[in-house]
Amino acid sequence: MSDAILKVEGVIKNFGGFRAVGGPDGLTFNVPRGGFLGLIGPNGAGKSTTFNLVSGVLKPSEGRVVLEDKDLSDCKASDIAGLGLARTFQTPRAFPSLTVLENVMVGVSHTNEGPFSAMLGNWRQSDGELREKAQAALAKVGLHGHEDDEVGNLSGGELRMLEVARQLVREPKVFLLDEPTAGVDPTLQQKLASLLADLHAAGTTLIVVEHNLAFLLNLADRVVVLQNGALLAEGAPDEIRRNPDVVAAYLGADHEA
Ligand SMILES: Nc1ncnc2c1ncn2[C@@H]1O[C@H](COP(=O)(O)OP(=O)(O)OP(=O)(O)O)[C@@H](O)[C@H]1O
Repeated sequence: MSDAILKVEGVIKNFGGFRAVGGPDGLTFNVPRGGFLGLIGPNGAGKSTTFNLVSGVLKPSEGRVVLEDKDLSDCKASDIAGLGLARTFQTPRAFPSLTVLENVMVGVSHTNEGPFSAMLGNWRQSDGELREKAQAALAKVGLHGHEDDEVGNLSGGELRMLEVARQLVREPKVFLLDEPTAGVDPTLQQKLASLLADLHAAGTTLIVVEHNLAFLLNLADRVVVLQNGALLAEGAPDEIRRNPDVVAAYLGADHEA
């Protein structure tokens, strides 16, 4: 595919003697620019490991990841972030000593000044533009009104949305979200669905790992299914819903996604 913004080419990841990603031939798939890819599969299929390989948290044992024609093999995670790729983690992370708003402001300012500088209050307090962007990002994830809250007072679902806002404020070209609806209440899930649809409409490339298939398959335009680290199926959501291999391995005969 010529207009692929991201290419995963024959990637294998071994942990000791265990192959977590790649299967016999290596994992290969492309993500078109502006596409919305759902990455699904049973527990332990290799979804989070694939995210770690794409975002540079882990290096492939074999194969390579290419972002906008740049081979990421020699790039650190921070370099890849600088190229416009953002991700959330399955377990949300936040700076406990900063307010909700400050946590989002750090999402942008840390690339220049370091989170420790931010924690000491040394960032440009006068940077009204950054503050406004952070406030807008919080509103988009349904956390308007929580700006001055301590992070410790947020629910698990709100913490997950805070992490989305922290990455959103960086205006990524490619945005990876790892199980964004886990522990999130229906109201915030609705906000998240609108946000993802808006980002998709605006041309952001999205890759989302999710066990909530009803949520994901309504939003994604393409789906990659992993099983035991290998590609089991790839196609449009409707094809995936009907694919007998996917139904047998993951969805189950009475699925409602
Ligand atoms: N650092 C590691 N060392 C050893 N094995 C690992 C490591 N990280 C992941 N694994 C193993 O690799 C396999 C894939 O794990 P991964 O977390 O990528 O799966 P997943 O599809 O994201 O699962 P889940 O849906 O449960 O989050 C699992 O068997 C896991 O135990």
